[in-house]
Amino acid sequence: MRDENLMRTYMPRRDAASRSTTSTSETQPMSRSAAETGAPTSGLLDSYRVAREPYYRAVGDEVALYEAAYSVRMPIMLKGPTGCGKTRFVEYMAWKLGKPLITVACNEDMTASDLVGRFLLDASGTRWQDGPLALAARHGAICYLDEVVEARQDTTVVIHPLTDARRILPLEKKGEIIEAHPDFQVVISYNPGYQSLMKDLKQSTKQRFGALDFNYPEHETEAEIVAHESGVGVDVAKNLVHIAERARNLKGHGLDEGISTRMLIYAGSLIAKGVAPLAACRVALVRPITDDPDMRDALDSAVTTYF
Ligand SMILES: Nc1ncnc2c1ncn2[C@@H]1O[C@H](COP(=O)(O)OP(=O)(O)OP(=O)(O)O)[C@@H](O)[C@H]1O
Repeated sequence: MRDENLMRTYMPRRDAASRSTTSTSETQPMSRSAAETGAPTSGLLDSYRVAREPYYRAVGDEVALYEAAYSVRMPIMLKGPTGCGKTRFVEYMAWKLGKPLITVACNEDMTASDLVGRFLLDASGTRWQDGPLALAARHGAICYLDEVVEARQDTTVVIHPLTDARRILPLEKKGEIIEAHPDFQVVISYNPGYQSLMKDLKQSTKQRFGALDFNYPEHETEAEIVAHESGVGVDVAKNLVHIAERARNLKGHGLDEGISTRMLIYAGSLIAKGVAPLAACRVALVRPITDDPDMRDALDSAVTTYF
């Protein structure tokens, strides 16, 4: 599963002989290119298809809501803390809907060209290379912008014309306007806990999206997920979830974030490999989230309560 995920994360094809250039950035007359209505998604995106059904344990009505949103091509924002299942959900939905999924891990160095595309110089001259957003819009994929708030606001605004009624992407450097393929949709993830006044999405961005709230699942469901993903028995998984619940109560009282479902799966995977539960929990749950000695002691004692 992990290798397949990596493959679906957008990797620009930039060989050694190619380098990006902005020399063609003079304004050019814009031509419009439209995807044929109802056209099947291009074979170009085959490597972005989710080959096998991802394991996803629904926790509410999120699957039906997403399907309804996709049917009207509403851009969707998945809101929730790190490691609670947002990425797994979008992978599952892409598989269920039979659409390719292009994932972009956003960061503050990302430019609009990284999303839209750029001219490259190689031995045979100058050629245009679509960025992940242009690729998805042109050929009809779901484009998942993970942690979009990490990108600068001047980068984020390139999604605006694609996420309102226009559904177009102007490629200014190329002089082309892509009219989005009928299957195209934008999905972004957003962790409300990380936001500050300095780093947040503009209202004009937020108001282009419908939002689905995610959180850590309730006890039994989370234990079921941890057991399934890590290979430990449900009783061990339940104990791991108890420890996480203790830690989550400390959020804002010395911990910035609680222990995520992902961390519980790491701990469970170590235990399933034969690591003693105490050591596994220290490595996978306690040490990564805090350096504060008192907090470590508090969490270690929560671990010893259950193992
Ligand atoms: N409802 C669920 N069904 C199945 N697996 C889940 C579910 N929720 C969480 N998981 C498991 O937890 C792991 C972490 O979830 P995921 O990577 O989707 O988190 P995320 O919310 O996208 O985190 P981040 O914001 O850091 O990208 C997944 O790899 C999966 O194993």
